[in-house]
Amino acid sequence: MEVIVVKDKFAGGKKAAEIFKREHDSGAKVFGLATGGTPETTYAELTKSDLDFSDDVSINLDEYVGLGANDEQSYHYYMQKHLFDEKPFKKSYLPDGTDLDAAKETAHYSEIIAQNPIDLQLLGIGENGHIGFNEPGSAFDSKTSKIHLTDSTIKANARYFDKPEDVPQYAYSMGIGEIMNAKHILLEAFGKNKAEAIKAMIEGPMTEDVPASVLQNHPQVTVIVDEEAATLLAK
Ligand SMILES: O=P(O)(O)OC[C@H]1O[C@](O)(CO)[C@@H](O)[C@@H]1O
Repeated sequence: MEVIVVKDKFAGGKKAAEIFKREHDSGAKVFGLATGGTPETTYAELTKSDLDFSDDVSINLDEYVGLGANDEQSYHYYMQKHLFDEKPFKKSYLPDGTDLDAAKETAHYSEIIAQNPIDLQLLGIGENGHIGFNEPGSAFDSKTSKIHLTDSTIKANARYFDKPEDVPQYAYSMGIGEIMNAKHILLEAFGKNKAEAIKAMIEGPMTEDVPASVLQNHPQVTVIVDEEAATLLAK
């Protein structure tokens, strides 16, 4: 695991965009994408760059169950606004939050992931160590599933909604086993509220209680953290 400490999220976004460019130049064709506050500076850099994804495929990690693409809180809407409007891909996949048949939608999404092996997977990390929406206790070999969000995640994501009660309770998320199949994983974390999760991910035991700790077992992981998220790491 390579850990790169940067000054702040803006320097982190620049570093991550450099890694996207390097992978793209080396022939990467399938990009796994994330949402949330963390990747916003990365998408801002990619948007300004000369990278052209029009021959590539993107596969997002997750979507809230019940939200459609026109809903401003949906991850479809987020991706359109932060990246795809400026940098369209040949094909972009996200789970369909409006399909309430969970067995059908999750099997379909797993099939898409199996058919499009991910070259570079961008990840954030939850304050409780989740990756994608795979909450503590998720199996390390899990496939796409419908996840019941924890109170901690609902609280953390409530900032995007008018009231905490509006945050959906469920999401469809790519599974940990599917994330681990990506060739190269790039995880970003910015801010002091991520410091404990980052310490547990890098220095703690590998345990399903901290989903991100599974990355200790992946052959190519790059972690970009700002100084605040790195504060608890051993020097
Ligand atoms: O970047 P944020 O907003 O802190 O969220 C952390 C993680 O939790 C999620 O919101 C849930 O998947 C991710 O999109 C993100 O990587």
